[in-house]
Amino acid sequence: MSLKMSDATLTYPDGRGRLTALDNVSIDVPAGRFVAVTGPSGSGKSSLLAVAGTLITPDSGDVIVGDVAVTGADAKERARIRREQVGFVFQQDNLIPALTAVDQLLLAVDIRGMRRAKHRDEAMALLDEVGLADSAGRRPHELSGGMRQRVNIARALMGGPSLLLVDEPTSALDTERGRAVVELIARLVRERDLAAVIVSHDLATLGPGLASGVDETIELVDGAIRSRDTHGAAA
Ligand SMILES: Nc1ncnc2c1ncn2[C@@H]1O[C@H](COP(=O)(O)OP(=O)(O)OP(=O)(O)O)[C@@H](O)[C@H]1O
Repeated sequence: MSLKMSDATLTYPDGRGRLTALDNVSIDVPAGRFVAVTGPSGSGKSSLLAVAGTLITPDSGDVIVGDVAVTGADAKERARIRREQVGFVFQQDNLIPALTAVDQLLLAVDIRGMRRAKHRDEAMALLDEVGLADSAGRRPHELSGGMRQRVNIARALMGGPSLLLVDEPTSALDTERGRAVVELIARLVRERDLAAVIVSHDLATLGPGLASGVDETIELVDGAIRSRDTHGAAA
């Protein structure tokens, strides 16, 4: 599964005119590729993720997730793609204070209407994959910021999505812990053959590209792609 965005343009109403949040953006993220999007505040990073994740339909251009042209799909079909194919990790850690780590993951299953018991093994395996097997019974206040973000990542992978979209996962972490989170995502991209896009205004946590496992870094300015860096590897 992959993400392909071609010439996506998105505008928002702005007073009497329109503000261009995305300006002819094209990105190609095949399975197993980890793309980072950076840029200053207001450059369109969150808009790009929202369009990639089928939450917003662009004014023009195409978005293809797997083999489905999302831009031509109706709301029901888009919701299905989102449910089955897309895992989101948001900036805030959105964990529910009263729930243990494993229950945070199972809640995602409840919301998707799947049977809980069947998914306990999957949840435990995912917590193990992100290094939290021993913390499955802990509540958010008993976990560090980095651990909470790992729970978020594990939760996004419940149900086996093929596209992982991550919004500023390191904003509440110091550089070292932030980089560990980026490296973890890179490992999961390889192991699970995910197509992944991470948004970050913080180049330091992305590290020197290849070293942290990022295949390509795209810089957005005023909604348009200003530069692409494949860190010395083939594009
Ligand atoms: N719902 C909305 N309605 C109107 N304008 C919006 C809306 N969402 C975003 N914008 C505007 O679109 C532009 C791009 O916003 P976006 O949130 O995508 O940028 P960003 O790079 O993610 O910013 P940040 O790093 O601050 O989160 C900004 O000028 C923003 O003010």
